[in-house]
Amino acid sequence: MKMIVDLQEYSYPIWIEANCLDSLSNQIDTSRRIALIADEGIPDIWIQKVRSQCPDSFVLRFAQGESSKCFLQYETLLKEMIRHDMTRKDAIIAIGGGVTGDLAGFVAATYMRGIDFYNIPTTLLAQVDSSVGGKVAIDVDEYKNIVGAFYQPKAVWIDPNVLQTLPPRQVHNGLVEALKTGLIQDPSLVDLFEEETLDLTQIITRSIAIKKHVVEQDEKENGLRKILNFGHTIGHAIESAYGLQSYLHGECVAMGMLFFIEDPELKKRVLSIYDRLQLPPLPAYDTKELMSYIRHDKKAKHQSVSIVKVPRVGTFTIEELSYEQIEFILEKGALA
Ligand SMILES: O=C(O)C(=O)C[C@@H](O)[C@H](O)[C@H](O)COP(=O)(O)O
Repeated sequence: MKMIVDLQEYSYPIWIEANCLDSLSNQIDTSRRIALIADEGIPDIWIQKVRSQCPDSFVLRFAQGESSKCFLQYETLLKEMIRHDMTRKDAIIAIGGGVTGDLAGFVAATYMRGIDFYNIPTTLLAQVDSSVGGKVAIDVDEYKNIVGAFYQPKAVWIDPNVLQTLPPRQVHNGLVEALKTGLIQDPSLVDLFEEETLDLTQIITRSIAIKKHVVEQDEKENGLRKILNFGHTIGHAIESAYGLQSYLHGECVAMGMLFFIEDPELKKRVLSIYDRLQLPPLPAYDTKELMSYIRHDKKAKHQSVSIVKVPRVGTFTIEELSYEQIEFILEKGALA
């Protein structure tokens, strides 16, 4: 299946189907010099599949994990781009999860003021969410995605086959972002989490269709796109305070969503989905510490932050809450 993200001159195709990586060279110009950027955890088989279609390519690997989304790694990759004489007409293909897409995308956005960027997400989290929409960034210290850009890829290939080599914890981590999408926009996507077997291809396709629609309405997050950040204000704060080494991004978003699901019956449903996905419980947290990160949320103003709430499944409200109100919510706890 092919979807087009319609952003006028920045429009691009997303292919979602098994073995779509095999026909890359029919879809883009692979005769250019191409930097394939991947972390050390990506099985060679996926890199080779792409490399065999790009005769003038080279591979840049970096250490797995969120800590690679930093200035040092960003600089190292830029220097490699210079060392390989990459020109403005050349391109980057990211092969990996959210960290790889964010990092390689930010390199592409800034090298020579921007070169073509293609994304091959290999984690479920990247396939259902982060590979589409053009958010690219690095972290500074514990501040997540604090330096970045909106820089749309030129094409995205989502091959569900690559998930075969993904550990179950990573699959569950990605499912949280799809559940988030269902909670804010699509009750039937939430229902899929209660089926006897989880149909990943359907979950990916529905999540991406919604993400595409939201990004088309509001590419730069001036309004509607804020809903995709449901769960992220407290989630990012937990990730910054406790998570970069112990929790995965989706696990923290799951914790963050609980504070703003308003319907108690829906919260119960979501908690039993969390059990099924074996998500970790919310750690004992220090409200003041979380608040210090929340003040740096990208939806924050000097005294308040835009918060996404879910009153009923598939619906949302966006409310401006003062820091005092958020502190009060944190004091009460997620299950209040
Ligand atoms: O694409 C978006 O917009 C999102 O907010 C998707 C989020 O799930 C994603 O984690 C994103 O990278 C977080 O964005 P940020 O702006 O809070 O850094």
